Amino acid sequence: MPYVVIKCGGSILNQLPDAFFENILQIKQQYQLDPIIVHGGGPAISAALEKMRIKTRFINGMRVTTEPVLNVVEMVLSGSINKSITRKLSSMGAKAIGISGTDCGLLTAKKLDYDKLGFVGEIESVNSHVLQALLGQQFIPVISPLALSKNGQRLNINADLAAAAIAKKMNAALWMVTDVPGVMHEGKVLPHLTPEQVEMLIRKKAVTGGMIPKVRAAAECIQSGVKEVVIVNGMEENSLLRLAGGGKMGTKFTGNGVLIDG
Ligand SMILES: Nc1ncnc2c1ncn2[C@@H]1O[C@H](COP(=O)(O)OP(=O)(O)O)[C@@H](O)[C@H]1O
Ligand SMILES: CC(=O)N[C@@H](CCC(=O)OP(=O)(O)O)C(=O)O
Repeated sequence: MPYVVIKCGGSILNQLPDAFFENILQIKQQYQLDPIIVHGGGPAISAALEKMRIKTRFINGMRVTTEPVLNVVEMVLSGSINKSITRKLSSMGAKAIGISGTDCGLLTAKKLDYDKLGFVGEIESVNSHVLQALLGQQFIPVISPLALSKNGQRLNINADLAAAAIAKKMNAALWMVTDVPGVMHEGKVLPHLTPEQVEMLIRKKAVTGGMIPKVRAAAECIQSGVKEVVIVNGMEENSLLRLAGGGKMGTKFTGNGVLIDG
């Protein structure tokens, strides 16, 4: 069964209707696509930090992560958010299993730039055996984006980058579900983007904030041979079913200089 990594952004998680989660089950049953869920939770982390009066800030879409921030990141991502998605899918009859990237050596990472970002990591390895073992038993893995370094340090990973690394390793399609209908430019959704155009849009500041790691992760995936990377709005009706059926929606990433018709 081919795999699809579905990255659910924190921007939209709270608003996703039941139909979105039902779609996850349907793509498995009707389209024989094996889903791997990777979730974010940026806004929920920021809200929890605010409640605890811990200051937080972002550099190019990455949260500067001190030790106290890291504790809250893990609590929110691997705790409430991971469990609520897993519960929702389980209540619909799926064999959903929530795991952290730090479990079973699933994700290992090294510090990206400690002086600037603190405990933020970039993925070094994905343990595909763990995922294959779960998928082989018809489980739907629901993954929170934390990783361990070689010496056992927890690291905060941007969920887009975690999803991209998993898609690359599993040779899976990558669907990035967010709160906008795709990458916007001058008021319109760009139906296609190449890695070159991605860097140009970032330079022009047409792509900012959390969209920066998203488009960079998407471009890198395509350059590494991932066949399908799409950014879509999770609120569009049956977005996942339409993607599974080959429908055109959101922003699709393509290789440099490749002519595409869909
Ligand atoms: N060119 C762009 N097109 C669309 N969204 C953009 C663009 N530049 C910045 N953004 C912002 O990126 C946000 C999505 O990123 P983010 O909030 O990190 O989402 P998620 O939590 O789903 O990963 C959008 O809501 C929008 O505010
Ligand atoms: C390093 C870094 O920025 N980590 C993110 C992890 C969550 C995430 O990426 O959530 P979204 O998908 O909702 O943006 C953070 O701390 O917010």
